[in-house]
Amino acid sequence: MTPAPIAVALDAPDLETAARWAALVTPHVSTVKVGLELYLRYGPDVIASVRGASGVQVFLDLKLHDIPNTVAGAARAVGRLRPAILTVHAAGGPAMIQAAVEAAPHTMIAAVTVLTSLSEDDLGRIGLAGPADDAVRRLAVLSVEAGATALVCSPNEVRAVRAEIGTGITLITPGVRPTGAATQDQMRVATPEQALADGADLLVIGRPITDSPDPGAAAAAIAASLRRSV
Ligand SMILES: O=c1ccn([C@@H]2O[C@H](COP(=O)(O)O)[C@@H](O)[C@H]2O)c(=O)[nH]1
Repeated sequence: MTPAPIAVALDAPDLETAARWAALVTPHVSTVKVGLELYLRYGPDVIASVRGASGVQVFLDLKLHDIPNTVAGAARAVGRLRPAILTVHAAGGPAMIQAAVEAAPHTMIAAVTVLTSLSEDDLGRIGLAGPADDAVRRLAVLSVEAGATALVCSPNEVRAVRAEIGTGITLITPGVRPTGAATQDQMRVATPEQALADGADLLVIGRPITDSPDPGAAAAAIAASLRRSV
């Protein structure tokens, strides 16, 4: 069976736990995601550990955000590890995004538009007042023009972003919660089925899978529900 278009966020406190989660979910999902918690503790070794024997695609979610020269150096350094996807913050601007794209030619650079943990009230407080859609679409266009081939946004903005940028750009959505699951610190959320129906290419799902007593079964259940929904 084809693995579901899900990136499981391996936000684990230690490498053993992350590797165990990765081994349990990889029969069911296309991708595992390494974020700041694991990478800052273990560095480059973490990639091989979670890739394991399965050779699953690894998404390195470091959300780089600095001046272009510094981001180019960081993207070059981690590009050598050949992650399939690397994130940068779209708010770093077009020169910074372009620098990352050029420095890591074998990795898909995904620009994070507006964090899914931000509500519209939060956006007003950081000077981005207005519907989240507006800021997300603005940052999406800027990122694609700078060379990003993937974008991160909430499932609620997928339709608007797709309408703005057309096909050919990978849309990645965190803020995904199965019906009835706690939203926790995520503010702009939708179900996996809704995110896929609206046109997301890759769904990032962490705690609804990894907090389960059986992460493998939780991933399999979401994958099966996605298959039923298409
Ligand atoms: O806007 C963003 C960008 C990245 N993330 C990351 O996705 C996962 C979500 O985990 P859950 O446990 O499913 O909430 C996490 O690693 C974030 O760093 C995001 O949530 N929003």
